[in-house]
Amino acid sequence: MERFAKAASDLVKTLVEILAQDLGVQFTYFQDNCPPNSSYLRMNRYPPCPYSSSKLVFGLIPHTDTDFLSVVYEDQIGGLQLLKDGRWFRVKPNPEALVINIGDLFEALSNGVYKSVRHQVVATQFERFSAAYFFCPSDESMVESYSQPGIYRKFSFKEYKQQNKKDVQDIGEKVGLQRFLL
Ligand SMILES: O=C(O)CCC(=O)C(=O)O
Ligand SMILES: [Fe+2]
Repeated sequence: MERFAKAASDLVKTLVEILAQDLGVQFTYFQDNCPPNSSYLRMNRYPPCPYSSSKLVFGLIPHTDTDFLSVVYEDQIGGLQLLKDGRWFRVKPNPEALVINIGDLFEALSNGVYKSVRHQVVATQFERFSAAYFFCPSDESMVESYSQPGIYRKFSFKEYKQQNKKDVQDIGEKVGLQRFLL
């Protein structure tokens, strides 16, 4: 786990720098706002589901990730799907590849240029494992678009997480960036 987290962390730092190159984001933004202890690793286990051949059963309900960027390492079972142009597409497992998801914070930072991808995991009759590394800023970090006019208002990561938590409690789901539209 430690080796994977270190490799994912090194990779993600390179990726965010490349992706942010033309966004006008301050040169040291990620260094200044993303200390090692604000990112985390989630180990997912999806139990086998005997009903999954006749019914759609979620291992993970449709969601976007609450971070800048996620690095997902999955086994060969499959089940991850992503939403594109209103349709769900299966992500074919590739032992030679990692899955990189744009998260909500990168969408806000890029003023909607990069889209936080909606994804879900559908259960199958086989047990499945994945590991996801979530690259996040510290709670007090401010997230805002560096191009104007911004489509989302400026917010702190803490405020963003609190709003999501409140929405889940009040209406049963995360509303996400929509809440911060100007
Ligand atoms: O298990 C997967 O392939 C995706 C996991 C995921 O989307 C998450 O943990 O947020
Ligand atoms: Fe996710």
